[in-house]
Amino acid sequence: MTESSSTTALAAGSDGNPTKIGFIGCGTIAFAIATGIATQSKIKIESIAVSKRSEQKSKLLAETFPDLVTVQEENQKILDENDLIFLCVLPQLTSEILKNLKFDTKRHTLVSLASTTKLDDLVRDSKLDATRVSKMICLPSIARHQGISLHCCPTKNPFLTSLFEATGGVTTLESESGLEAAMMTTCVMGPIYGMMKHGRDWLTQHTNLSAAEASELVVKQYVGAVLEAERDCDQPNRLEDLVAEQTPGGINEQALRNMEQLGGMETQTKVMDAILSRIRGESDGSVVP
Ligand SMILES: NC(=O)C1=CN([C@@H]2O[C@H](COP(=O)(O)OP(=O)(O)OC[C@H]3O[C@@H](n4cnc5c(N)ncnc54)[C@H](OP(=O)(O)O)[C@@H]3O)[C@@H](O)[C@H]2O)C=CC1
Repeated sequence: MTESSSTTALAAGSDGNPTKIGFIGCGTIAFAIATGIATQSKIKIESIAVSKRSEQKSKLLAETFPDLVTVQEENQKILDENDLIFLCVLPQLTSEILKNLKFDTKRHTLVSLASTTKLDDLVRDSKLDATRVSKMICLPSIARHQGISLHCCPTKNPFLTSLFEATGGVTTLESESGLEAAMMTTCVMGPIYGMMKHGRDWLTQHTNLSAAEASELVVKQYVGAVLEAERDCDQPNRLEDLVAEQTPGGINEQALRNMEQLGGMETQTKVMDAILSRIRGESDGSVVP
């Protein structure tokens, strides 16, 4: 899925496809992406090399996928022996790490997970051509091929699109500011979990259900609603249709209307605007009540 156009997927293993993959940094997100890539079967990958850091995670990856994953001590060795490099370190470290590495400008493709590091800085510090540098955002659920990755700004990189499709799906953004706005979707967990907990607490006050029973009830109702919404979710009017199919005059229709009348949607907009401004480095993300 792209902002405006679709790309054609190249067959795996086509000439020039970077099927030797290296990870600089092997923390939470590198572990998840490496697991997602190692367990997908659509794209043939020759090898995956991960940084020894963090040792517990890199060791586990090598033990789990002994035919595919090796552990390297040095970042430069990861570059020297691989073509597609995922940079999975904290944003404040990207510049220093990249400046100390020597990329092959004809061979390497760099994908950075450091969300707040700008593309221009990645290009400057890696000395790679801008067409070889992109940013990706995903959640740890990529390990199970769940969720959807965000990717920008590919100068048409069908291989990366195919790889990310194979690990759960990808939305391709054609501008860095579009990527920043789309990142809003990666922070739905906090509000949803908070609403579930609030619903659970309300339920235990109004019923004889235990906290465990109320938790299960609330979470499973959310799961049912979300799975229903997932069906045909690539259709442009799916959300309008879901809202419209609530029984006229029924309690779901009324609950939504009440939410709107009490300013729930304005609150949601304010929250999204504030988070976007934090993502863009324009504020600390707080809202003024
Ligand atoms: N966690 C998530 O869900 C997501 C994270 N991201 C982004 O991905 C990046 C990594 O996040 P996350 O995986 O959570 O962070 P972690 O802290 O789990 O991982 C960071 C990794 O970087 C390693 N590291 C530190 N310094 C170096 C170095 N000089 N050379 C090589 N490796 C080094 C650390 O090793 P050691 O432990 O040995 O210090 C660790 O393995 C961040 O920029 C984050 O914003 C993006 C999307 C989602």
